[in-house]
Amino acid sequence: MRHADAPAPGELLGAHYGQCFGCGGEQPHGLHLAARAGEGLSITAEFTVRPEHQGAPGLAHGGVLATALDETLGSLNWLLRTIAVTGRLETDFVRPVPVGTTLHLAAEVTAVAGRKIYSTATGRIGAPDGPVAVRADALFIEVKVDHFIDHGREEEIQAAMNDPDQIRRARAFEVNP
Ligand SMILES: CCCCC/C=C\C/C=C\C/C=C\C/C=C\CCCC(=O)SCCNC(=O)CCNC(=O)[C@H](O)C(C)(C)COP(=O)(O)OP(=O)(O)OC[C@H]1O[C@@H](n2cnc3c(N)ncnc32)[C@H](O)[C@@H]1OP(=O)(O)O
Repeated sequence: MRHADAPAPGELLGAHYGQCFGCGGEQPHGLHLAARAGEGLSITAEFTVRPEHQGAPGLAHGGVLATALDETLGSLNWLLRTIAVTGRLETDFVRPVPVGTTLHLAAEVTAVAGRKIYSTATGRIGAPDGPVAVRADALFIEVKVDHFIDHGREEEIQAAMNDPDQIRRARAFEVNP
């Protein structure tokens, strides 16, 4: 179920962490993926492939495209107001994606069973109805905030805890660090 306090359809979600490689604004080589809440349990997102994302000359690296899918699927957490991490990500690469392309991503939750959240995503070239370039099916697993505190490197955890913006973002997931 979409959480009663989830962002409204059309609302831009912003980054869950400024240093995130997928969505963070403070990460110079990151994807700077911008996600927006959709209807129900759906999300749309855009990501423009830059030269630093290449795998072959002029083409996006497959791992970067998988990151874009992972990040979009992870953004569904905002609608569930649940903290969940990727357990499994199965990716189909259907078409090569040239540098300069804006990838239009769409993701939705397909099922929830206990801590397991199943979801699916597509990435289309150039427009929301453009040709499909990538697809993914994922399983996210709900975790407590302790997952990050127990496993993250001390200096980044402390910096996050001392950052009022990060505390505000964490509260969007009903976390009280
Ligand atoms: C102070 C700092 C605060 C910062 C945080 C604040 C706010 C941010 C919050 C949220 C973020 C919001 C948006 C995020 C957006 C995008 C981010 C991208 C997402 C990622 O990029 S995130 C990084 C990559 N990710 C990992 O780093 C995970 C490493 N991993 C583990 O940490 C463990 O592996 C874990 C926790 C996954 C599970 O461990 P566990 O011990 O808790 O649970 P367990 O193993 O019992 O699994 C429970 C049930 O899931 C099934 N299951 C598990 N794994 C499976 C698999 N692979 N395939 C099939 N089924 C699987 C089991 O079979 C069982 O199923 P059943 O219940 O039916 O038996």
